[in-house]
Amino acid sequence: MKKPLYLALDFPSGSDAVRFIREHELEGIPVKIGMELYYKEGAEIVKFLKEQGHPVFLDLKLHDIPNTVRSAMRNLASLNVDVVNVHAAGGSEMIRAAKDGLLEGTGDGINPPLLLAVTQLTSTTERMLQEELGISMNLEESVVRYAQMSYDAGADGVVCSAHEVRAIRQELPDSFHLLCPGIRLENNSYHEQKRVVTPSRARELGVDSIVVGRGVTKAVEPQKMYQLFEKEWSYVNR
Ligand SMILES: O=C(O)c1cc(=O)[nH]c(=O)n1[C@@H]1O[C@H](COP(=O)(O)O)[C@@H](O)[C@H]1O
Repeated sequence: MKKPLYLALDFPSGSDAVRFIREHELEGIPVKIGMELYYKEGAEIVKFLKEQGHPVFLDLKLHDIPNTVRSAMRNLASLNVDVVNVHAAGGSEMIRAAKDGLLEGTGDGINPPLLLAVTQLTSTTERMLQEELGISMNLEESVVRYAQMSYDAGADGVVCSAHEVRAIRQELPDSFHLLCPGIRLENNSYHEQKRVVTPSRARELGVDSIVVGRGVTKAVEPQKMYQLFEKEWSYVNR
């Protein structure tokens, strides 16, 4: 089965996002709707892109008390999106509540969205983790611990950097979904991302799905760049 590459539609408005998709002939590809687009357009853009046949990862990174997350997830599940996420830092009770909300909000005969927990953001460094957040573990240990806790609480997978995939795989079954942002081609700008790999490296490491944003959306030739990312991501296991 083809592993998804989600294009991060980090655009200021729905019309910008839809124009970009049409202009570069990216109709039907897997997309990620994050906070920027969702907070502008709400559920309408999600429904629209689903109707157009796009698999949708709705990346709102919920992090609140369990009861609030459960109710929010109930509503998000009714949008029939394919993937949703929470911050693992919200703890096991919150993750269980998220799962319950998704099951409650999913219609009969439909699969609930995949529930992923964000471990440590790909923009986080070990120095930030230890000096700013006061976590004494190293980055990898902290990611593996969050992944283990998320698994035990019923998450279907985690969002992590590909740098931590090996360590997570040593502890958890292969069926646990590992989605990785922070993907760049050789020589691409990192922007503010710190823990970055190429698509082919991600694939070799056993990543299940990747997210690519500015490497495509800010490129001079977006369609060509999308194809390059896709080719490198799909190539290795053929
Ligand atoms: O949950 C995410 O998607 C996410 C988690 C994370 O740790 N790092 C991260 O970059 N992301 C998202 O992935 C996308 C990466 O975008 P680019 O850096 O432009 O490729 C952005 O939309 C981020 O919000």
